[in-house]
Amino acid sequence: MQRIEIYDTTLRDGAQGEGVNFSLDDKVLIARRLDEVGVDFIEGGYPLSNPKDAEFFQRIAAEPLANSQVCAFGMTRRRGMTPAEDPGMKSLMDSQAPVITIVGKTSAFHVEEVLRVSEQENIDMIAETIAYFVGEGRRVIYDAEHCFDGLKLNEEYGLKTLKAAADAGAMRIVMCDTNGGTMPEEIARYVNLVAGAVDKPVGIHTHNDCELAVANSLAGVDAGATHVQGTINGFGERCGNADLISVMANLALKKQGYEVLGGAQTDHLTELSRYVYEIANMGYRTSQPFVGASAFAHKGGMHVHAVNRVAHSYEHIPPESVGNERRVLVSELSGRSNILAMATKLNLQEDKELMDRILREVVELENQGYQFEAAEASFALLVQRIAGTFAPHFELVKYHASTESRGGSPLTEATVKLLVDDEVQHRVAEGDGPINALDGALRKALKGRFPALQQMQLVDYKVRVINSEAATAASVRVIIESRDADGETWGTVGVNENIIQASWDALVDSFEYKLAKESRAAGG
Ligand SMILES: CC(=O)SCCNC(=O)CCNC(=O)[C@H](O)C(C)(C)COP(=O)(O)OP(=O)(O)OC[C@H]1O[C@@H](n2cnc3c(N)ncnc32)[C@H](O)[C@@H]1OP(=O)(O)O
Ligand SMILES: CC(=O)C(=O)O
Repeated sequence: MQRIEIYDTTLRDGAQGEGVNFSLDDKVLIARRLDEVGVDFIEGGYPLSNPKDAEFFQRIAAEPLANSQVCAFGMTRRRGMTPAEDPGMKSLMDSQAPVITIVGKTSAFHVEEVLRVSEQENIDMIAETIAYFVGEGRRVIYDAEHCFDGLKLNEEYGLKTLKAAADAGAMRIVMCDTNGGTMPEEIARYVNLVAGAVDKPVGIHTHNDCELAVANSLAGVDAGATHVQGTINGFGERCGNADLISVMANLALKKQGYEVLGGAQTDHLTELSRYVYEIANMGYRTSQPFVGASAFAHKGGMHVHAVNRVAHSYEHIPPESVGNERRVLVSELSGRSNILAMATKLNLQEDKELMDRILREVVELENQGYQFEAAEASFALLVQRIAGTFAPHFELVKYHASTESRGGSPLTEATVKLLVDDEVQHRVAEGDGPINALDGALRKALKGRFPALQQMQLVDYKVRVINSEAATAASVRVIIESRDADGETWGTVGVNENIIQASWDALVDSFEYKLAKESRAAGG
């Protein structure tokens, strides 16, 4: 088994992605999670760049990681000064990080046009910077920026820069496809060349501008790289970096002869991916390979039919091997097998006539604008209504929602009148808008009888106009996502010409789903 080192740069290159912004606490939490997972190196940031990154290293130094080596990132010394005079070097030294990652120029074009120093001065900058940190007892990883572009332009010069870094004591020579424009066969050719030319282990760092970052990382490994740099979920500058989730899953599960994370299981990858999204306060990418919610979601009727018979007929790996789960979606593309899969989940008898009725109803409702893919909870309630097993927990007598403005901020108020166990509950609530006010009034009306409702919250609300060509008669589809205290999320849907009614229907389904869950938990 060839062991492949995993170097995570979510906290540095990942933070260079548009829309990604970590607080100091976020960075520490992610570092600790990556440490638990056992990634080999965690690049914590660029201490010269901002006080938050500098402070990150102080926090980690005070409470060191158990498994991973922490790396501080910086560039080679500035032109015309010694490393000891350069404030960037001082900040790296002050970080106390045991590993210093130094980025330097490989491309003669960048040396001349961007850095504007002589080719020899650039080589001196690389060699002196690395030698300085090695002399101070630090281990150095060298990130060769624009490595592939540089070698293509002037192979002799590019190789000289890499050898200078290796000779100065860098422990890894990492070949960066900084602009993300290199093809896999070029990656393979140059990694092979460099692995034979320098006497240090070679690494690969790729960007996703051609949607090839993961493929290029794997091509680099096959050509001799033993160290892969990337980010969780592929966050990063422009189109992002290689997604380490996919890199690790491919190396551990799909390719032969490689070992990552000390041979540990990969069944925590879905949890790790979602943890980082949560900390970054970003929505999950549903189509993300291996760990996305759609990665093992089956929609086409023929697919579901086959998966019901043999799971791997439409799956390249078992979803559990990466901690993900199989899902069956219900839509107009469904056959009886999709419905059967859901009915089995709900413990309903296999009944061909019932399945056909449900299928007909789904096709009819989708025709009206319903969509159940993101509203599995509404679908589950629909199945129970058709099967005659649905017992509502409350009945609507009436609701009312109004918004009033007298020139200032609008005020919204809602009242709901319900029958709960034959008792009338009539409640009023204010809110930021009509749906928020209706949600508040509904909770007030139900909380005495169903205290568990306090554990759930509405986390997303989406509205879509669905037949806009019909002008004023257009319907709207409302999808509400709710989350329980145990982390379970569920979607519900409502469709109506009136947005308040569509929202009310989705809201009621959400409450009914939670109450049905509570009844099941109580053995009801
Ligand atoms: C490929 C990568 O992702 S590399 C990492 C990129 N990440 C970042 O840039 C994020 C953090 N960066 C920062 O906070 C800032 O850019 C700093 C603090 C590093 C530098 O800020 P400033 O001193 O204001 O410089 P600025 O960002 O405008 O320009 C970069 C300077 O570094 C020089 N430089 C660039 N690369 C190198 C290098 N490898 N070695 C030495 N100097 C370099 C440039 O020539 C320029 O100096 P100049 O203005 O004297 O020509
Ligand atoms: C070092 C780095 O982030 C790059 O070259 O892309």
